[in-house]
Amino acid sequence: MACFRTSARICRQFLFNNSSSTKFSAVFSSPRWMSSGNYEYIIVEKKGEKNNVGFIQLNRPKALNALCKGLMSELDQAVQKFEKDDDVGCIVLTGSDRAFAAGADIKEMQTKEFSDVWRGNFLSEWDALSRCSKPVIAAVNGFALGGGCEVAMMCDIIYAGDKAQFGQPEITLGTIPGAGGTQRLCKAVGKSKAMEMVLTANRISAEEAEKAGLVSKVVPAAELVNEAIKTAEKISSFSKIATGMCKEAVNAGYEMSLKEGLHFEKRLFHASFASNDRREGMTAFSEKRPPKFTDS
Ligand SMILES: C=CC(=O)SCCNC(=O)CCNC(=O)[C@H](O)C(C)(C)COP(=O)(O)OP(=O)(O)OC[C@H]1O[C@@H](n2cnc3c(N)ncnc32)[C@H](O)[C@@H]1OP(=O)(O)O
Repeated sequence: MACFRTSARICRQFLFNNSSSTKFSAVFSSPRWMSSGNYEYIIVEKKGEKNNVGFIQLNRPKALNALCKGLMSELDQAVQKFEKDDDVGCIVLTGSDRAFAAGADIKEMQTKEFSDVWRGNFLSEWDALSRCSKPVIAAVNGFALGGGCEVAMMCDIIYAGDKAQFGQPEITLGTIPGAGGTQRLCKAVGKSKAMEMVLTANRISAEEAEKAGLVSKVVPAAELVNEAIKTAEKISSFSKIATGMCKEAVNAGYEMSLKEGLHFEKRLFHASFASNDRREGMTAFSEKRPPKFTDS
């Protein structure tokens, strides 16, 4: 075991000293991955050089990661676990090369009655990601359809592989999006494009999604996860108080009027002056050294 650790350290050292290898660094950087636990439908690990990125991979390949009840419940548990983990500063959520997720599980929904979904408030339990206070990056390869597209939109940042496809095909099933697919899509791509997508079930490519504003970056599919992890490592290196405030300010501003949003942002900015990390960040700048944030 000692020998393995030493080799891992030397290997890491080599990768970090070699500038052309940066794209490999994020995945090979830590041998201290968390075990995947007792999950059936997802893989849960910690990644990054400092083990500070929460990594969740949807893992129901035969059903193209269709979002069944069990999968969504496990996703909720994993997000809550990372929420409570003081080392984790950012979460990456991904699927497989073929599918991020092909939507809510149609076979599971097929026999449900109106009374079941109404009285059980079906899909209300899906909002774990939206409630997470830590930034979440969706790394989308392949299909992100229906609930899959909605789950990606619940994340704070979407990175897409160049073959990704986004769509809301619920109309073909005689229903409509039920987890934010109309409103979030409308806010992301504008009313006309959203209307076209939900009424025709037409999918948009990663490139179109980037142009329309749904995703922040398109990268070659094979590099997607590493790219997302690198960004997550960067976010995790900052003060968790400040990243939490940023997330809250952007999300609140998105819902509020400009005047309310500006006021809310200013008050959070003022509040950041109560943190040790704000003092440390500014002191470090003045002393020309890297800051040492303590998340306090
Ligand atoms: C919130 C509401 C919703 O999300 S409603 C669901 C919205 N999503 C959809 O309507 C997409 C449904 N899936 C498809 O249209 C296609 O599967 C595809 C275009 C994503 C891929 O087509 P392809 O021909 O490449 O694969 P298969 O259709 O053969 O699929 C493989 C395997 O996965 C099962 N599957 C796919 N999507 C779902 C789903 N949403 N729910 C349950 N199962 C799904 C599909 O049935 C196949 O399994 P098999 O055992 O072979 O039947």
